[in-house]
Amino acid sequence: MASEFRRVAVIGSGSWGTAAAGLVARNSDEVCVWARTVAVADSICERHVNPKHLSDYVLPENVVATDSLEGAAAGADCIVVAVPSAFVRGVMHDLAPHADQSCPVVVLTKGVEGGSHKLMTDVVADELGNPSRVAALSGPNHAEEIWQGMVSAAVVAAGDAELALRLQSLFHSKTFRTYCSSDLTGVEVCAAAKNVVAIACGACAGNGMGDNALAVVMTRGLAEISRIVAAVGGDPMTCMGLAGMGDLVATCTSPHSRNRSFGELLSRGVTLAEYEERSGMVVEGARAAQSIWELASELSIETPLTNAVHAVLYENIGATEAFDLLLERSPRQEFYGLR
Ligand SMILES: NC(=O)c1ccc[n+]([C@@H]2O[C@H](COP(=O)([O-])OP(=O)(O)OC[C@H]3O[C@@H](n4cnc5c(N)ncnc54)[C@H](O)[C@@H]3O)[C@@H](O)[C@H]2O)c1
Ligand SMILES: O=P(O)(O)OC[C@H](O)CO
Repeated sequence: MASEFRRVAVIGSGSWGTAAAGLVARNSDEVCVWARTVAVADSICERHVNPKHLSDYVLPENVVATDSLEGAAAGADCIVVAVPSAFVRGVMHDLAPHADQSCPVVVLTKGVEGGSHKLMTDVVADELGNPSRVAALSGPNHAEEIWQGMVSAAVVAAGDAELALRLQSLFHSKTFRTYCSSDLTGVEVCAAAKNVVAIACGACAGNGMGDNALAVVMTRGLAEISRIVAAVGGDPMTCMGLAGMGDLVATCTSPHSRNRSFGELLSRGVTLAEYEERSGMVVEGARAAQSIWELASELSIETPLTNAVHAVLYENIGATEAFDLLLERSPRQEFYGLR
């Protein structure tokens, strides 16, 4: 499926930026990846390999790279944002003077900004301007499978339906099916919040809990995510889709998930800093556990799982104690409203 986009800038050369560059290279003429280091940029230009992430993946010939944001943005008619949430504002701030104001931007980052509690597309729009051209893509998309052409699907969400369609054609292929949504808020909340639930699932598994318990955490996690989506103005039906249930299941069950595997190691005493240092990868759910916990407190949304993960990560409470507190909650209706 060819798209209208001829030169795409992919900002970020982690696992997802690398795999996404390969996806959009199928439907555009040239893809330029922005990498933070010259070594990564040079390797992609010379060997079409990212030596830090997915190093078995030989990228298509039409993927090049640079360590210059100006160079990446030059001539780009679409920008794909794939840096971890903690760095989105800073990187977008530096990109702003070089990015065309009318150029569509699609955000792959999953998170909620600490302090402001803004969704990633809002952070990007703050820095780059022209919010109506900013969209998000999300779904059950482990980069480790995507680069190998294994089947997956995602949803492109934008307030402007025509923009979603244009971006759908940039990503869509037989093995990477792409659907459209107008619920940008719902898609982005699901993307960020499922990572917190995945940490809880990993911690349950690490504590020796069984499959029934993991299914309970996922299901009650989805109910929790629906309450957050509704409270911030999204459509709870989005939680039934690829960005919601789809990504929740993939992240809570996959050995590729950093959030799930961090949760497992957390229950054995490994710290966030140790995990990220060893893996060289980000655990977005650990940041989201803080920002979503703050958001939920501010809006009085009931988020017991997020609270439990927050307590273990930031309040010095042991995982076993946090689980006990969850199990001691009083019984209630399965669905007791969206607030
Ligand atoms: N990996 C996946 O399968 C996947 C799939 C879908 C969405 N995502 C989302 O994509 C986003 C990026 O994740 P990833 O998996 O590509 O990253 P990653 O964990 O593979 O790598 C972390 C990246 O962060 C970069 N980084 C470190 N410090 C930085 C800084 N100061 N400024 C900019 N970048 C810096 C590193 O260079 C590295 O490339 C996250 O929000 C993640 O949730 C990831
Ligand atoms: O490896 P994780 O846990 O960051 O999850 C990656 C993606 O969000 C899966 O869709």
